[in-house]
Amino acid sequence: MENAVPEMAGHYFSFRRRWQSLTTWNKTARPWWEEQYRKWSLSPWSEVCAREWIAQFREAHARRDLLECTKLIWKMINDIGESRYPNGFDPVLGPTMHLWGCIASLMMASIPVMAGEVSWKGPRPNIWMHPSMSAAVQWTKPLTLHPMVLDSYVKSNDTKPGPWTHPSEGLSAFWTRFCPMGTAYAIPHGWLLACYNTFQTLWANHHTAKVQGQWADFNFQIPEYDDQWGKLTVGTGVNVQYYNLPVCNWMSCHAPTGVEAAFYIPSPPSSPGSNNAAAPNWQTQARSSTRQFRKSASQSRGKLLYPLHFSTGEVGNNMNDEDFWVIESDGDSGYDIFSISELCLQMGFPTAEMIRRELITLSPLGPKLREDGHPAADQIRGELNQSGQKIGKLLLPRTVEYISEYDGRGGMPMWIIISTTVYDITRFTFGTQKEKAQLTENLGGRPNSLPDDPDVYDDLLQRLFLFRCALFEGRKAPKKTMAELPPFSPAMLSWHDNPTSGMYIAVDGIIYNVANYVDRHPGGRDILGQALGRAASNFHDFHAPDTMADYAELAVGRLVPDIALAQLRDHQVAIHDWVFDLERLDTEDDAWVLPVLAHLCGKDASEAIRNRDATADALVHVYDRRKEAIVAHIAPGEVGEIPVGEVARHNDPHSFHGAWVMVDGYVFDVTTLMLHGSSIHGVELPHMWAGRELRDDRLRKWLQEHFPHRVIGRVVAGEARPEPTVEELLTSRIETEQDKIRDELRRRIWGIEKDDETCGGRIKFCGGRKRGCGRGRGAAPGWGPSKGRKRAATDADGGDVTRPAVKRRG
Ligand code: HEM
Repeated sequence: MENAVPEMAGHYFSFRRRWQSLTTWNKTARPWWEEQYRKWSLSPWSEVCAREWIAQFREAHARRDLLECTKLIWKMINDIGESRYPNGFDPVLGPTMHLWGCIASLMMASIPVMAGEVSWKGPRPNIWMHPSMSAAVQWTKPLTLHPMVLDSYVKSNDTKPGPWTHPSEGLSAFWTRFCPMGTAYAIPHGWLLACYNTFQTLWANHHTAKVQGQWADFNFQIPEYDDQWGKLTVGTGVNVQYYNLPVCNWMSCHAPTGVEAAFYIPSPPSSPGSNNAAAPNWQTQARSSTRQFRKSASQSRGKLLYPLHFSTGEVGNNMNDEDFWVIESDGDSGYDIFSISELCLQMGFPTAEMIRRELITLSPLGPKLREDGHPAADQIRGELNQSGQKIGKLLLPRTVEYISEYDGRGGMPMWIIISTTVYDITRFTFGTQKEKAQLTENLGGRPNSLPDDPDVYDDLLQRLFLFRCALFEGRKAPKKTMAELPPFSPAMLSWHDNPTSGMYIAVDGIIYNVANYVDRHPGGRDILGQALGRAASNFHDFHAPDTMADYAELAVGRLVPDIALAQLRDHQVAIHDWVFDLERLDTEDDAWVLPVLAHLCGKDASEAIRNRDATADALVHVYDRRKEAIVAHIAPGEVGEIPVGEVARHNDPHSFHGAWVMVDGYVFDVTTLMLHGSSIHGVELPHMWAGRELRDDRLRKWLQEHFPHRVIGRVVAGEARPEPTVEELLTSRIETEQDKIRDELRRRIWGIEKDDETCGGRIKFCGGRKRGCGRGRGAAPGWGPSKGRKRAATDADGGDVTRPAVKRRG
């Protein structure tokens, strides 16, 4: 295997040799090296072994080598956790330990769900040691592999005891660890972002696949070493200042700078144990608050002590026949908002269409009256300045530097940032002393801690709504080249149509995350809501051809089409449902791959990648490192059949099963539509329909027209299959997996082939490498063949243990 971590290729060893050899050590260079070394050694990059394991995991994952993956996960959790960081609360090293825990959870969520325990005694594989430890240490502790979820780990983290039965539980465990890291610990930003990206991919995978026992993509990229990651001064103790600014308060439902607003919801939805019902529905809240305050504003115009503020997106929502809002410079540095519909009606412009065409120019901040001497526009402006009723003021985007000056000192107002909104709390009436302490903790920036209880948090935001004064202009994410953008299939994209999973829109094949943009969209925020989760085909009807050139930092992926296997071209090869175009490979670096893969061109190579030969190496190389060569996705086959009893079970959008409805013989998964429908898509899908035939004609039409991708099967008569129990999982496909692991372990450790050494139907093992009956001594308990259990004939990533009746593939 190629060494993904340069240190393993010898650079690091030579570095250490130089470090130790004082005679050759250049005295002038040494202080510099010392500082650099210390900084590096406190960072996650210094855990060379962990980095190597991550790299190895990626390779094993591409091969679908479950045994190897499980072992590596085990190492990530146990070896790293216990041996390196005896005290997890160590302020400097503790955070890194948490990071490994997070990455291990992601790894677990990317392999098929398994349960049960496999143990073996023997020398542990030689692991690469941390510089602080002796490389010669031999590990003799018994190694207990708990495939998939490593019971003890889960228990110790208070997530859910027992083996996991769905990959989203892995994500949930990840989340529990990950969220506090931004606030409590200092982790270099690159690592957090890598975790976040992988989480996003896994989440999308588990939405589309929705099947246990399947592999999901693991795209974790070890970030490049960032020597600016921490500033270090050693004085009386260790005083470390970290660059972890963009990851504050994720736990408190805050969209951090440059990171998706999917994080408004603190734990992944639909995962057991997470309280989705209580998650703040920020859009509904914002809309109802807007309505409420517009009403109160119209009742008490001129009497308001405090001007109402609206975002560009909210102004843009009001460009219709009933009400047409415009922004006008207030002569200072801000903008006032006026409604011009009545004036326009009097002047002979009755429709929004006419107003838009004749009187308005659309600026990035919102609709403005023309400024080129148009007589009607000038007349309206004059009227507005003389007697126009102001609706409110415009929320302007402000940078963190700008906001930091409003810290309440020297008579300055007190501003705080919550998610993407800035509030002026100078005149805010605090509910409690605790609330006051929380909000004023970090004036001129983000409050450090906000209520964890979603109800309390919602209530706080409602009360703060009146005090909105600006939008927080987050740091722009770096622009990515087309090759760096991860591929999305249409199905993966379609699930990103809500704040829970992400608010994505594809324009010209590029997928943009508009979560932080909806409030700034000059065309209004509602119209973006209608285009979420799909390609905006009518985008060019409203925009100049080069509009998106200014929004490259919003790009999060590229859309690739679904094709059938039969459509593969001669220079394409399909691996795990992704179609790679071999013509896009690098002619120099990948030259060796082409001849090796020649015989697989135009074919599905998913099986061949499991072998341990040159073909598999080439496939792993392509799958793992050449994602930019992906040009298509293999379309899921005909939807399968779902018994009506099974549909009935999916009757609550907040539950683990989610919400399905039946329409004209087809089953639609409407979980997120029920959760966010009214706020995002403008149509409310009442919960009462969950698990039933949808009998409302308007809603039926709406679903069929706009959400055909949410069809997951055809309805047939029949009862729901009983929920599989852990025992059942163990006795079916899962057992096959475990048997494979056991067989492989036997082969590797004792050199025993499957059918060897049977004594009266039971397999016995010797402790050492020598073959023999081994009756008694060294026998590994519990390793005999299963007692009368049936072995399912499914393959490694085949069967669907939750919904066997639903076949995604034809
Ligand atoms: C994907 C991110 C999007 C961005 C960055 C974006 C940006 C903009 C900008 C800058 C404008 C101002 C007009 C201009 O300069 O051309 C605008 C207007 C508008 N946008 Fe978007 N837009 C996006 C998506 C969409 C989508 C998906 C739709 C709906 C299909 C849409 C509908 C509109 C409408 C109706 C207007 C007003 C056009 C007019 O009245 O002339 N936008 N948008």
